[in-house]
Amino acid sequence: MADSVAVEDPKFTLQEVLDTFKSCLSENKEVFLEHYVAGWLGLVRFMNSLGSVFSFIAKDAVNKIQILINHLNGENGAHYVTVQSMVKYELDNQLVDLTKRGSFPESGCRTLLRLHRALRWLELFLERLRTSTEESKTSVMCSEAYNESLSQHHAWIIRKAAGTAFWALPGRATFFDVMNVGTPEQVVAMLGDALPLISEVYQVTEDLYVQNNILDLP
Ligand SMILES: CCCCCCCCCCCCC/C=C/[C@@H](O)[C@H](COP(=O)(O)O)NC(=O)CCCCCCCCCCCCCCC
Repeated sequence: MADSVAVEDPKFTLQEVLDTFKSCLSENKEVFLEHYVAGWLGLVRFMNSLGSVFSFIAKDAVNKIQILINHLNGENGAHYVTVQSMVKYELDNQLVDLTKRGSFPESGCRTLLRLHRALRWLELFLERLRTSTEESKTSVMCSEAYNESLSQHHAWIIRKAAGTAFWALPGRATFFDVMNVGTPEQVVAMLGDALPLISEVYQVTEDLYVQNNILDLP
């Protein structure tokens, strides 16, 4: 994988991004970090194509993606092949701040946890999009999904900024166009295929974090 993150790509289609999440899971249900990160990069590209109001969100996501890429490409990269091996390696070697921020502000575990929480938002948002009608408002779907998930982990000021950005989301028709997947019916079908895969990646990660008691990393 390349060392730094390129966020411009004119030939974007959301299908490819969602396919990347498909390749995340190994046969024995481990999550490949390289594909997980690639999936997120695609999502960020998509978000960038929606306009600069979202750039503060994209920037934070890119920072986190970059931290994970650095781990993958670093001298201990072999331990970062899957999320499972990463968690084991970092916990076994005391490389994670467990209760308060300290020596390891860029641990893979705490960094991935932020993206993992955002993946739940994505799951809820895409499910709303999939079952929406022409009259549905993307801003409402987006903020409902956010309030049910990620917002619980955000300070007031971030919630406020996110809420403001949501109002700038394009309407459903434009949103579907930017996805570059085809007709609205094709978008809905694609979402129907992709959602179970995203849910599974989310659930496998969630179970791992529960088992290791690391869902609240600072
Ligand atoms: C398309 C609409 C985009 C809406 C995105 C909804 C998520 C809103 C998140 C607001 C985050 C604000 C930025 C700051 C976050 C950080 O404070 C916070 C905590 O980090 P820290 O513990 O290191 O301090 N960071 C996070 O929670 C990680 C946020 C990562 C957000 C990634 C969002 C990517 C969204 C991709 C959109 C793709 C939509 C595709 C739909 C077909």
